[in-house]
Amino acid sequence: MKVVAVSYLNTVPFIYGIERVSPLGRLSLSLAVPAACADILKKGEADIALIPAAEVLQIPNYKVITDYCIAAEGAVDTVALLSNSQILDIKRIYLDADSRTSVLLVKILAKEYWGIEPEWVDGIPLQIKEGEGVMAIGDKVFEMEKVFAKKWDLAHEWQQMTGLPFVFAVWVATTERGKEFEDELNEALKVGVENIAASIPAKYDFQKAYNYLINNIKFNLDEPKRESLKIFWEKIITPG
Ligand SMILES: C=C(O[C@@H]1C=C(C(=O)O)C=C[C@H]1O)C(=O)O
Repeated sequence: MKVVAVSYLNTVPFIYGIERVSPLGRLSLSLAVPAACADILKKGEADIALIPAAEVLQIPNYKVITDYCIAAEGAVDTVALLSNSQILDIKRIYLDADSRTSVLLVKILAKEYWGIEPEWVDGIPLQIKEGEGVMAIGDKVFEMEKVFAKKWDLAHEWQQMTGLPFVFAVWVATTERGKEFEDELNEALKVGVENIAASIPAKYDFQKAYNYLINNIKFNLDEPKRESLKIFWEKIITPG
């Protein structure tokens, strides 16, 4: 069975769990940026995927499985609007092509929370001018944020607006896998989430990665997160 998951630091506990406790010994795992994970699942090239929350409704016969997700309760740190201008002065926002969910999230926040109507441009350019901002996700934010005076953490802003956590990605299956399989996948993910320190690959600054995975990323898909997901889906189906 083919599984595809997001290739960022925030999924390393899941990867660790799946690699050690591959459910029923029959999962083969590959990694991709969030936008590509959704495309791979849509094309039927994977059976199960960790996909951006915004893409779930577009997957035929989708079923959200497992008790796990990529979410934040307050600041997430790696999903941000970066700029050198004040929020009300931002007239153009560039959008990270790796993202599906955060592209919609930043548009909701612009309209409903910040009250701005910028021009939206796909892709991140090399240089950002006054009056412009860039929405970026994933590990690259750790580097990009150093050169901007301002950072709006999109999960923090969502929490300010709704009082809820924000769910960035969930596990989705396209065909019924049965309870036994789902229980085993849950168990594998649980092993990862309970062994965060061991799951961090050597290429990362350990302390920074550990703090991020413990403090910023929340892995349990609990009731407030399911509620938040419903609200986000309603907003993207009927914008405004
Ligand atoms: C929190 C993050 O969430 C990611 C952001 C996504 C998106 O914007 O579409 C999708 C999946 C998540 O892995 C991150 O990568 O920093």
